[in-house]
Amino acid sequence: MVVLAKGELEQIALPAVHRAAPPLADVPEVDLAAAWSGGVEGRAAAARAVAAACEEHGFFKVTGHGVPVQLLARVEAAAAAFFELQQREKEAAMSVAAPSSPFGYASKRIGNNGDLGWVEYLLLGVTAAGASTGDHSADAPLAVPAEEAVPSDWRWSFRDLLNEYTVAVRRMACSVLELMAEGLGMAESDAFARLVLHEDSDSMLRVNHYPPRPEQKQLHGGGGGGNGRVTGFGEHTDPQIISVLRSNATSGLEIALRDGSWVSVPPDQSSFFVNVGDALQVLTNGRFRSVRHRVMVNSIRSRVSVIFFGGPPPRETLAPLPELVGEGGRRRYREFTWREYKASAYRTKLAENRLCHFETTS
Ligand SMILES: O=C(O)CCC(=O)C(=O)O
Ligand SMILES: [Fe+2]
Repeated sequence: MVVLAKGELEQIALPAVHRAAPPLADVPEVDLAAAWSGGVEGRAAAARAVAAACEEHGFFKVTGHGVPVQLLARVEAAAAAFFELQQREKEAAMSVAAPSSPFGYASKRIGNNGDLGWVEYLLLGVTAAGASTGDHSADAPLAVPAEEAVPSDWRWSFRDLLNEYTVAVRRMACSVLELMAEGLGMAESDAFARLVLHEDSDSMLRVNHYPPRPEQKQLHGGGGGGNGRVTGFGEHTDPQIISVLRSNATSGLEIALRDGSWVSVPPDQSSFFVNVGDALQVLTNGRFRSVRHRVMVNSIRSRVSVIFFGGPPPRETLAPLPELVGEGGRRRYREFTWREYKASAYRTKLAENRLCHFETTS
């Protein structure tokens, strides 16, 4: 177990795992620039590569994405500056009015069902309408602050920066979703993207900060010695349609392969990583795989990651798309609304298989 350093607001014991880090992943790569400017053949090849990666891993790396590197660097620096604030300043700056709201700043506790990690984070609701207008009064794209502990202009500029980032990443995510549809040979290439572009799309932005791995002497359990690895973010699948992740150059992200073994994803700060989420697994009738992943902390450097989660509108009915079930094919999931799925998922622990409640039996 890890006992948090003195001075932390909460003393929470975290499990330390004394197991070697898994081997490095061979992550499929897709160059979006080739899809955009490579002509019909370049686009078809990129679409095939995206679909193959989603079927095999539910995970791939995107290069040639067109999001300016300066924007990535500015977001990383602003996030690092935010997490350097005093604990109470972070809590006050990003606290939200409703205590039951999942949004705002939190530390070590992930969700409401007892999951703990060596992580602090900001979780922000972003709407297509709100983020694209840049209007502060718009449908609360980011969290509403409760107190003036941090100068408000600082907070607004951080928020504006995250809005700018969200707009750019959502656009890129939708290009990727179009390639997915094309790779599956669907009649309408916006079959997935339209859900994330919808003005009521339930999308989120999460900014995670994993402080350096705790001192060896603070690690207990697992027989002492060894290279204690601490869970930063426990294993899970992302519930939404698509997640687009960008991190600094610190490792930690691991994904599960089809055979259940884990591999470690080499960080690449100039690229994005795409995860297929549960909702996309349903829409594709299980052809695309919602990838299990986790973050293990074993570095003397902090990891900062920013993840855009593209979700459908709450009222949207999700079910395998008939085109992907085929005539006489079996629908692997029953119909449900995104609201229903989220309510069910938020009652479970991170690691649980949340989709099994929605599987058909016959
Ligand atoms: O922080 C990371 O690198 C991944 C975290 C994650 O999987 C999540 O926030 O859903
Ligand atoms: Fe995740």
